[in-house]
Amino acid sequence: MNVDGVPHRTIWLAEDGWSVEIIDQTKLPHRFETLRLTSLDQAAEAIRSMQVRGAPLIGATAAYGIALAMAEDAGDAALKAAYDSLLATRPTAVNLRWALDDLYDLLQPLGANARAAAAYLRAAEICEEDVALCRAIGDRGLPLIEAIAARKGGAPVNVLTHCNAGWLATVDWGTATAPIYLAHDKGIAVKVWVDETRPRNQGASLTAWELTQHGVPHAIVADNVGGHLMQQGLVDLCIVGTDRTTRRGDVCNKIGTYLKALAARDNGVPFYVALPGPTVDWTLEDGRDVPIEERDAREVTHVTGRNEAGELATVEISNPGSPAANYAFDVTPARLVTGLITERGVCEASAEGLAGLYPERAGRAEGQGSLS
Ligand SMILES: CSC[C@@H](O)[C@@H](O)C(=O)COP(=O)(O)O
Repeated sequence: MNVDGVPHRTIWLAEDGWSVEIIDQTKLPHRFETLRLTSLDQAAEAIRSMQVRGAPLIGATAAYGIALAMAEDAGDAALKAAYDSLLATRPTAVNLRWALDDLYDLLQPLGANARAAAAYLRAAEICEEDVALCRAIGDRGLPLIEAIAARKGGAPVNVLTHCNAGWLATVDWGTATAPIYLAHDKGIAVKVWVDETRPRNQGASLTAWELTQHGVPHAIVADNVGGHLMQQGLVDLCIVGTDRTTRRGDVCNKIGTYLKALAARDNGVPFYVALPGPTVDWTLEDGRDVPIEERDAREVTHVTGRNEAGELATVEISNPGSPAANYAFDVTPARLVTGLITERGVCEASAEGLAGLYPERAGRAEGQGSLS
């Protein structure tokens, strides 16, 4: 995707051939800043502090985190410690465990002197694969938008999305946004309703920023507006991402997704979830078993933005001293999901639907985790 017209990814190997560069997403939309990661600890901190975030990008960063660790010490103990330290950064997005298991299974049988090179190679491959997966999700999802556009005779297709499942959440393209970008590039009129996504406002800050960069018409709405828009016939389609989808199609995604799915069902609005294969947790059936991250209450009680002097400032917005709870994700049961848009096609959100697309995974539901 482009930033001020210049093609960018969210993570890349630096010119020195060993350190890793990322876009610091905590500074967006007000400042576009990149950061250089030179150690395992910095990679772990980038994930923990959400300088990088979004399930696929968390996985890609973790893969490079292992590579950075191996560049320093490629012994067995260091490999295990790197795995454990990265796995502990964020609990919900299963792509983190997927990437770590992938690297661990590859590196563990190798001699220590071969591990660093193999880790860098595999981390780069994971990034390339993510770009291809997301592009394929776009191709698979595009017909859904095209069909609505044909029915509407050229009037804009109104898509509602929640949080940021855009290119900033992946290496490029995004998941939920990939069909939208392809539709826009094809000349189909699209308008995106962007849920602000409290408390961290990934919609208002990140999705709105990247849609602006790509020239896609959109409007930010407060989180509570979606139901009203759907009642008024102003939403043709919802597309969201997911941090972990169980093998029966229960969808864990950013907090508030479930309420949008309920409103969509009540109003007959199709509710699609876009995801790459590594976001399916084949070890879990029931979405209620997904670990839900609880973050610092300060994210609820305070907001950071730009003041009139153009400086970033954090202000308290709630009653001083009142406790706050900050659940970062919720689960939408499969029955509320119209379909899953994957790189292999669109399927029903069900065990049968996912097994039909991923027969090689569904056959061995248990045992995804190498160390977990
Ligand atoms: C393509 S990313 C899908 C999800 O990771 C996304 O919707 C989301 O919930 C991101 O949460 P975040 O807490 O910002 O990492």
